[in-house]
Order: sequence, then structure tokens, then C-alpha cells
Amino acid sequence: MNVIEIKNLTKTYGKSRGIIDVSFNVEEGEIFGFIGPNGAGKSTTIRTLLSLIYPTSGSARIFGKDVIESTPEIKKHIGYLPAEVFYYDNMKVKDLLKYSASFYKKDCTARINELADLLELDLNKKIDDLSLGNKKKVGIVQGLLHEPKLFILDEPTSGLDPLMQQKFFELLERENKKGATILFSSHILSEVQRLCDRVAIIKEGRIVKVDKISTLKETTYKKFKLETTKTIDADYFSLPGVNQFEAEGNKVTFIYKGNINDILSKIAGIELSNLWIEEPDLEEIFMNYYKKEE
Ligand SMILES: Nc1ncnc2c1ncn2[C@@H]1O[C@H](COP(=O)(O)OP(=O)(O)OP(=O)(O)O)[C@@H](O)[C@H]1O
Repeated sequence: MNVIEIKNLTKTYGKSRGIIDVSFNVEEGEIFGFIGPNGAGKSTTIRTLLSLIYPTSGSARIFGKDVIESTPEIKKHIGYLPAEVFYYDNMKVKDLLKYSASFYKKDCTARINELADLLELDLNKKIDDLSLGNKKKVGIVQGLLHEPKLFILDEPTSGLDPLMQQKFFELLERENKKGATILFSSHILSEVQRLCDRVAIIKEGRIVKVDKISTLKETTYKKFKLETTKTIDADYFSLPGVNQFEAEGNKVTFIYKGNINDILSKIAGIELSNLWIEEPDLEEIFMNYYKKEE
């Protein structure tokens, strides 16, 4: 079942583009990564999903319901962490969280304490006295305290140190095992690669790819590293499917997409002292999508 269904969403801000014809689905129980560089349209898509802004055209459904028609009902079951969190600085953390919890018809005290313990957040501090990372933790607890069925997290790790990022990922994995579906936006590829089942890649407002991380990594490209006995001509590997070609002395590296036999017969034409064929990491795949249309 699809928890999120986005169909042909377009949002323009006056004359400037926000997102153009964005479509993808997130299935129940997935950890889904939404990846793209600054300004690509991640926050615009997420804000439209939450009906914080309205689309110029297209539609979106969450839990099978239209996001505009059923906003209050849907929101009860969503935990949202915005990219930037703003608070009334004078409040204590525990008072702010108590206030947030009052919107839900259940006692969230135990859950707040558990999340605060896990994230090492001092509930007795004033928001004003917190560092940026600790403010982010308040946002995380605020987003998760009502045990939502769907988490929508916009750049959740910015401001967290690596140890805290690790704890946060463990928390997400645990909540996912308990049944939560997670949509997670990021411009950091390694964290998406670690955590997510599938990703949508967005570039300049348009989705350029939706795929499983494993498919992106395994079937799309291969990374070749060669050591040759003699220096080869610079254009020896200028054939379709070869990208990111680099040669230094007798060492050659490139990424290849295409019929594996074609490239192997080309390699067979030179004398090698060593050869590695590896899966590229997500970063290299990502760069490829970004370079392709430039
Ligand atoms: N309120 C606004 N008014 C005008 N243009 C906007 C507004 N909000 C976003 N945009 C534009 O829409 C495009 C997408 O921005 P968006 O914030 O969705 O990107 P993003 O992928 O979330 O990037 P970032 O990681 O930097 O937040 C950008 O070109 C941005 O300048």
C-alpha cells in the first residue's frame, strides 16, 4: 500500500519555479530518501505534502486521502521535522513539549522522557540556552512524541554531530521496525545510502530518478580501475557508456554503463598488470545524473 502518492505536483512562486511535475510514491514501511542539492525543490515538495503551501497544479494523497481535503485528519498521524526550527526562546524545553503533546489525545510523557534520554536532551533548559544541534533535538522529539505512522523529515541531521546522527539513525531504524514509514530529505548521500530502501533524486525542480538504492548501485554502473603495463592513448576508452574517465600514468579509472562484454573486449586489447571492477558509491551515481544533462 502507498502511504504517500504524489501526482504531477507543480508549484511556482510567481515566475520562479519551485517544483515541476513531481510524481512518486512511498510505500508503507519504507524508509524513503528524497535527495537533491540546495534549491532543488525538496522543501517545496514536503511543504506541499503537509498543505503548508498549496500546489499550482497536481495533487498528493497521504493514507489514501487528499492532502488538502483531509489536512487535520492526516496530520494527526504525521510527525514533521522542518528544515529549520523556530521556537519561543523563553520557554523551557519540557513546557514546549508538553504544549506540543496537548494537541494529541494521549499521554505522551513517557515517550517524551524516553526520546529526551536517548538524544541526551535536557528537558529543564530554556530553549534560549540551547545550541543549534540541541534545538534540532527538540524538533525531533516534537515530531515523534505522538508516535506517528509517518515521519516526514526535512534535512533532519543538519546541526547534529556524528555521534548524535548515529543515535538518531538508530532511533529511526527502531521506529521503522515498529511500523513507521519514513520520508527523509537530504543532500548528504552517505546517510541516504545507509538508511533508505528507495530514493527519489530531484534536480532543478524535476524528479530525475526513483529507484531502489540496491538497484541504483548494482545494476546501473560499474566502476573500473585498471593498471596497465604501458601508458595508453587518452582516447582509447572514448566509447559510449564510459564516464568520469581519469588517467594518471599507468592507472586508469572510469565508470561504465552498458553491455559489459563490449567494455571487457576493449580491455582485452591492452596489457594489464591489475584490474578492479567495483560497484560505484551513491555519490558517483548521483554525480552522473547531475552531469548528464549539463
Ligand atoms: N517562498 C519562496 N518564494 C520564492 N521562491 C521560493 C520560495 N521557496 C522556495 N523557492 C524557490 O524554489 C526552489 C526550490 O526550493 P526548495 O527550498 O524547495 O529547495 P530544497 O531542495 O529544499 O533546498 P534547500 O536544501 O536549500 O532547502 C528554489 O529555486 C527556491 O529559490
